[in-house]
Amino acid sequence: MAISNTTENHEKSNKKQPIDTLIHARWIIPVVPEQRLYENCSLAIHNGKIQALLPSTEARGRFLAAEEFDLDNQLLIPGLINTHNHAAMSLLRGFADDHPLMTWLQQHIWPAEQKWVSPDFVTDGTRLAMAEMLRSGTTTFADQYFFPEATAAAAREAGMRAQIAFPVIDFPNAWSRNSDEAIDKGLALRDDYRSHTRIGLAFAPHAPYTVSDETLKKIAIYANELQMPVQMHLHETAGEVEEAQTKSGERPIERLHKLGLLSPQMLCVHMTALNDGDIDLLQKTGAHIAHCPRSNLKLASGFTPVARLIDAGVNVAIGTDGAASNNGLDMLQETNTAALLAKAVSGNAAALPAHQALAMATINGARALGIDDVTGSIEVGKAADLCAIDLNELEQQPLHDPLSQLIYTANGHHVRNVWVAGKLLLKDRRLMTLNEQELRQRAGVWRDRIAGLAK
Ligand SMILES: CSC[C@H]1O[C@@H](n2cnc3c(O)ncnc32)[C@H](O)[C@@H]1O
Ligand SMILES: [Zn+2]
Repeated sequence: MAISNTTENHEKSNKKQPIDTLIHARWIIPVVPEQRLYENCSLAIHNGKIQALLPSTEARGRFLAAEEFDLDNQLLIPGLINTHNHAAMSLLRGFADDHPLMTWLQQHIWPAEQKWVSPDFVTDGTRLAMAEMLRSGTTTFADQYFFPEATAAAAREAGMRAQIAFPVIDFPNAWSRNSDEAIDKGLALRDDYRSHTRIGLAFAPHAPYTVSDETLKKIAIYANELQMPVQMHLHETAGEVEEAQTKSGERPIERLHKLGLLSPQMLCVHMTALNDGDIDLLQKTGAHIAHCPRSNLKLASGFTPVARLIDAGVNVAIGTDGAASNNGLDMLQETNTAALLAKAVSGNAAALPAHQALAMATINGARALGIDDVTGSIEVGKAADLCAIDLNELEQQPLHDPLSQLIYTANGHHVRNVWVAGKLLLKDRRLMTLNEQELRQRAGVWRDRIAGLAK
């Protein structure tokens, strides 16, 4: 990437408009408007926001930027939005593989979390996860984990955009003794971040099998009054749905509807076992879906009927889930899996074409988190949350179609530069706000602790 400081240019001309940053890209896919590919165009950025998108020849004549970037063989897209993560679980990557969901959770993950999860664990794990996310093009993540104050602080310091969904579970855990305490602590954290531009708070009732009706009703009332988003694991497996029906005669999604939780503020995570009535409810209420294809595949949880949901008009976004069930946080890989799986599940090779898959990873994610006025597309007035992908590698030749290459060929390793709110957080694959050496060292400390090699 060629970078030039334009102080010299400033002296040559005082007619140009001074701005913070100019990015000249070989290709730009803005996502909104749909199905556009701009060639040799530039973005003008000021105060963290996109000021103009225009041909590079015009941009060079019109703006005088403090910093200028030439992305010669790179495709610029909106930063990717990971709508469901447990970032700190990066420290449990590869800790318990090849189990189905409930065995994985009850026999491996929950005992390990009970023993190891602390504010330090969450800080170190979240930093490691953010390094991986930034290096694979993610600019925004929604997170659901214990000690959300540690996650929020780590995201704030690293410069990422984040929705911190604080966990609400009825039983005692490392962070809260009960759901009332979780709600109190979560709302206090929301107050702390009330005026923050990159960090927002949401409710995360964990799942239908860990949260009572009484708690869910409270969350529905608060969420509605405070206009706060909610996210919840839901219909993750057919077993979860069957068990609920046997116990209560209701499907979990019907129960949430009855309790007042289904609305455009609701993000339903997983949603594999769906009948026509469930899809109807999602469509009618405007609730969103966080589709986590790789976690669903690895835990053998089931298949989300993505093509049917999109046909019904339901907003489907993408999430990686935690690195302990994926085992990575690469949104390009996740989106590729989503595209291929949608075709296989529907038996239709035309299902989820590349442009729709990219929309799922960007603007649909922003809608699902309620922040589509801020991010999710490259539009004037939105935050400069951007991801530049190198399309010059041999494995990407010949280049017939940049969008095809992005969805069907590229992965996170091809991401070269990332900006959040106009700030460069990944520069030629180097992290600008996180220390790689330190992350490796802390990951090693936790590996030794968890393996019982050190205290
Ligand atoms: C209350 S913090 C989040 C809680 O969720 C657990 N978790 C991680 N992945 C999943 C999943 O796919 N389904 C259900 N629960 C999951 C995580 O380990 C924490 O305990
Ligand atoms: Zn999850």
